[in-house]
Amino acid sequence: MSHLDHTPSTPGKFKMDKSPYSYSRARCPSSLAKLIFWSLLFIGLIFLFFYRPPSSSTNPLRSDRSRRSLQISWGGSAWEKRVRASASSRSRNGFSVLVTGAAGFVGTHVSAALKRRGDGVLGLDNFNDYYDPSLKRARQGLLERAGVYIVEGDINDVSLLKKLFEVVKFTHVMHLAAQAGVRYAMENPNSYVHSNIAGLVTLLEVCKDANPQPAIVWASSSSVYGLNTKVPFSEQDRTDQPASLYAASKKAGEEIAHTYNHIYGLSLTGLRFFTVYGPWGRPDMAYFFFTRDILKGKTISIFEAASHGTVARDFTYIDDIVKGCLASLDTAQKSTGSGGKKKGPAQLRVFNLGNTSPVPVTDLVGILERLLKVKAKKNMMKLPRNGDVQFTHANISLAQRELGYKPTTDLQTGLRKFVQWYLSHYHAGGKKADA
Ligand SMILES: O=C(O)[C@H]1O[C@H](OP(=O)(O)OP(=O)(O)OC[C@H]2O[C@@H](n3ccc(=O)[nH]c3=O)[C@H](O)[C@@H]2O)[C@H](O)[C@@H](O)[C@@H]1O
Repeated sequence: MSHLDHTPSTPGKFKMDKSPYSYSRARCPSSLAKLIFWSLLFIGLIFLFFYRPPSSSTNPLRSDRSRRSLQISWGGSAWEKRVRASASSRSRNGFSVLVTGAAGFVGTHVSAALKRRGDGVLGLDNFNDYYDPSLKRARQGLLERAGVYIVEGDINDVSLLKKLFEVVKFTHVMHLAAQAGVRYAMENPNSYVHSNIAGLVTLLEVCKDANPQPAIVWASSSSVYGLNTKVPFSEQDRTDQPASLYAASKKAGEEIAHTYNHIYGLSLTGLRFFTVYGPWGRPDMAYFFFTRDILKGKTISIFEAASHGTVARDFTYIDDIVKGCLASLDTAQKSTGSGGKKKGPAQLRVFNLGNTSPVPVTDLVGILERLLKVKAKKNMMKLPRNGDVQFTHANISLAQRELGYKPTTDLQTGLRKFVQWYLSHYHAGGKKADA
């Protein structure tokens, strides 16, 4: 029996050719036809083996562009010299901080602030294209002028991380690299697993082996409070009902932090950021794309809860968040392990960094309209079931007590600074660039 006799005959999927001609050709092939047939089959199998169809929904790094950016080489004495220079502090007891996600919104501001006060800062960023990478490049330019070098690479790259720890004895890691955004988690769930879970574990593995082990401060999120209804949200509240995979990945991060603290003596501080906004912000966030769309005359969708219920956020200005990050680094105790072994109990903390003053999204739009002097075209719509929660509100008393954290910027003031930046960045001299 020829192998062709086993061909499935599913109707519509594969049509059998029942002609006597093809039947006899299949049963009695000439040796040349046989050779051609087997060669084609062989080539086909090789092609199937090596070819992987591109898929943006399963590929965590999203595109060729982002993958290409990771192929940039590192290493060599000139590179090591640059890494060392960027990471060395001005004073003898200054910090040497590895900032992951340094080309991101919070990463750029924190890196610049650390450098300004004399600490050594080395950035790490994969420059992926979750949002316009040219904004990340512009932030990189800012940091370069301030003396901060950003190494281009991914937190999942173990050999790169090991190399960095070989070249520099980092005292601290400010871990801000993450897949951000609540709603995008339904589009590309794997990117959250790749960055927020696998990436965190890879980084902590390298940190626990480092000698000395650094103290780690990292970005968790207000979204871990999920569907909680008791306000304001306090660190003691339950965090076991996340509303998005993003929130679940940050909650997982908090549990992973507990494990590394418990087993290896790593000092870990998680910061639950509450909707951080400001100049050099993220274009995927509502205040940013509302500004862009209002200026373009495009309709914006404003979410409301059932029965026209208010949707509100505890919007927190970037400068307040930076102060909270620096205070966390300053109060972080040393890790206690060495050579991958715990030597004693180490510090494990979680803080809310919010503004304690929730503002309805409709009010945010009103402020933007006044600042931009343009009336928004609004479409009120029901809060979609895509991971958004109805409100957030931080209790910050723990951060106040332990970090001296005290936010001072209200939404009106913060948005004025954002709009000033936005107009100068995208519309300076009448030039209209796309955000
Ligand atoms: O605080 C946090 O933990 C999170 O804050 C933001 O998430 P979110 O608060 O949802 O911020 P936006 O996406 O800017 O949304 C702000 C508000 O605008 C609303 N919105 C959003 C989009 C839209 O088209 N219309 C609209 O009314 C949202 O429901 C939300 O109430 C960030 O995107 C997350 O990465 C971060 O971790």
